[in-house]
Amino acid sequence: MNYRLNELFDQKKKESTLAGLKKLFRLIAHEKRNLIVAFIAILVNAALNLVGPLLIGYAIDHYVVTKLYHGLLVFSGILLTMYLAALVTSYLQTKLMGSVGQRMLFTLRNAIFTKLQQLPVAFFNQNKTGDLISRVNNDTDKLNQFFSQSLMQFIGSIATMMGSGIFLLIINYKLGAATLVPALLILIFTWGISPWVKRKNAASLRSSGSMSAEIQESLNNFKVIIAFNRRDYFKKRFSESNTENYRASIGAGLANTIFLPVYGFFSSLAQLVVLAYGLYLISVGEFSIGLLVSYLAYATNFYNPLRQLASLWSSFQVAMAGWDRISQILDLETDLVTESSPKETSSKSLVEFKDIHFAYPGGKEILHHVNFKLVRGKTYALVGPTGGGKTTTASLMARLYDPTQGTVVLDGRNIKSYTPKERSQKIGFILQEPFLFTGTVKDNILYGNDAYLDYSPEHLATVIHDKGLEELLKVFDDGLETPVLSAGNGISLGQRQVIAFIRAVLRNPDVLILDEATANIDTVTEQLLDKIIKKLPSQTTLVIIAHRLNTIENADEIFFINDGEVIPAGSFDEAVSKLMEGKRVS
Ligand SMILES: Nc1ncnc2c1ncn2[C@@H]1O[C@H](COP(=O)(O)OP(=O)(O)OP(=O)(O)O)[C@@H](O)[C@H]1O
Repeated sequence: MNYRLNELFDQKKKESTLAGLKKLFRLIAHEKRNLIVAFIAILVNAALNLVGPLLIGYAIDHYVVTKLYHGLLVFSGILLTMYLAALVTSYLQTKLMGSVGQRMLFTLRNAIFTKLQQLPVAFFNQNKTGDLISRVNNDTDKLNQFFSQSLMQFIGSIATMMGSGIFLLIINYKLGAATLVPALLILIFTWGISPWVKRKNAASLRSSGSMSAEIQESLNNFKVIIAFNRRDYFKKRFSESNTENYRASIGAGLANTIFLPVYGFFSSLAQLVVLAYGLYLISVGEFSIGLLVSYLAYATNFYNPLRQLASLWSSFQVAMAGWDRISQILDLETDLVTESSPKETSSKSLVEFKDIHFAYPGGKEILHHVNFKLVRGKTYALVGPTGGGKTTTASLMARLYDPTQGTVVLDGRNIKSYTPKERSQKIGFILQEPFLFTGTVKDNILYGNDAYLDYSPEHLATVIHDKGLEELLKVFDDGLETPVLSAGNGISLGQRQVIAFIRAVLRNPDVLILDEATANIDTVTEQLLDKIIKKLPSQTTLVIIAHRLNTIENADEIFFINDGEVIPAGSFDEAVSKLMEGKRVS
């Protein structure tokens, strides 16, 4: 299955903004109450601001022109009360929306992270980590910025505009219609260029995702870069992606600011229309000065929010472009679904490969017609040339991928019928480069071993002692409390493998897969590992992937894996004698 987000984005029919918004609101449906209260607050605020000019116009015509200053004072009092009420409603909506935005950010990041954890290994093979980080961090923040800072302003501006428009038409429909014509032109202009603006913003987010991927790659490989003196190469690559990001950002910046001068021009045009046409109407006796003052205020009230809408509209476009990138992840479905009906199969083996074929997405077939069985309690070794398919075979045993054809049977059931939790309890996989995270050795050992999380230090020490793991901890200066720096960078590869080993052994898996697990460990520690392996429950099946002969001497059965075929070669002695006989087995 193709999981390349950037390709999927190009192929997929673009979703309409409305459909995107509906999906977003479904995700934050629990905020409905807060959104409604904020919405009402902003409408009240707009209404209060709208009545102001009408009252001022009325006061001019009835109290200023007639010099009834007492009434003017009363009117000033009313206006002040209204403006105070407007302040309260504005504060209320800002406070509410600020927290809605933060909670939305939290919900979105959680949703993406949960989705990322459900997606198969193939997804991570096909996408760059830096780009994914950028989606989780930057794109969600763009949405948050819009929601917490702009959404209600957006609604408020629209409400003020519509209210002012209505007042303009009611006070004098001819003058009103003339004033609103420039707004119609603005609307047509905005409608026309919005898709372009959104495209520019999407390109900018995408290029900042690529740049973040570039940074992540060179930070991950900084040792290799320094050792091979490839600084210039990476500098050039970074400079290219930085330039692209710069160009895309300039494009997005231009797209986002193009509204402002255009809106400014049309709003000035509208003021001019009001003044010229209004003065003409006064001269022919169809209009009063007070009304013209109100009118000018309403025209300002109409066009000012419109100008504000220009910048809000671009931040809306940025947010929607970010949301598109987020929903691309949320829409993905893993193809490694758990099948609902666990059909029992006739297999008595612990693991069985039944006519397995496998190809990586978009690649050629790596395994063809593979059939073999692993029984409980035996030790198997997978050997063969580099790139022959050993790790791939082991990955299929742990269901990191599904075969393109055939069935992997685990303990009498199709492996697809196990939930990820059940599967990881049955299978312990020590990868060539074990994954560690910042914390202590203990944190890393307990990762994936939830059963031991509540154990007291003494209780945990007993478990470690019983399993014979105590000696192994001596490779760390401070034992369980030894700090592990980011991604295990502060400790040696051998130590990392020891942690992964302890982590896997503590789980008591039915199948323990060791992929080159002892390649970086000294002979003494390796002998220790051997001793611990021998102490594993007798029913544990071991699958060892190794290049070195001494690590496979004790295997009950050896499989040669080469050119997509898995050939059983019997025990170590049998395999060696076959070799001696000159049989070609690899
Ligand atoms: N994630 C992947 N995507 C595409 N092709 C892959 C991927 N991983 C491995 N391959 C290809 O599959 C083939 C088998 O690789 P695999 O890692 O299983 O070999 P191996 O026998 O374990 O090799 P080694 O001894 O070097 O670890 C190789 O040709 C490799 O290029």
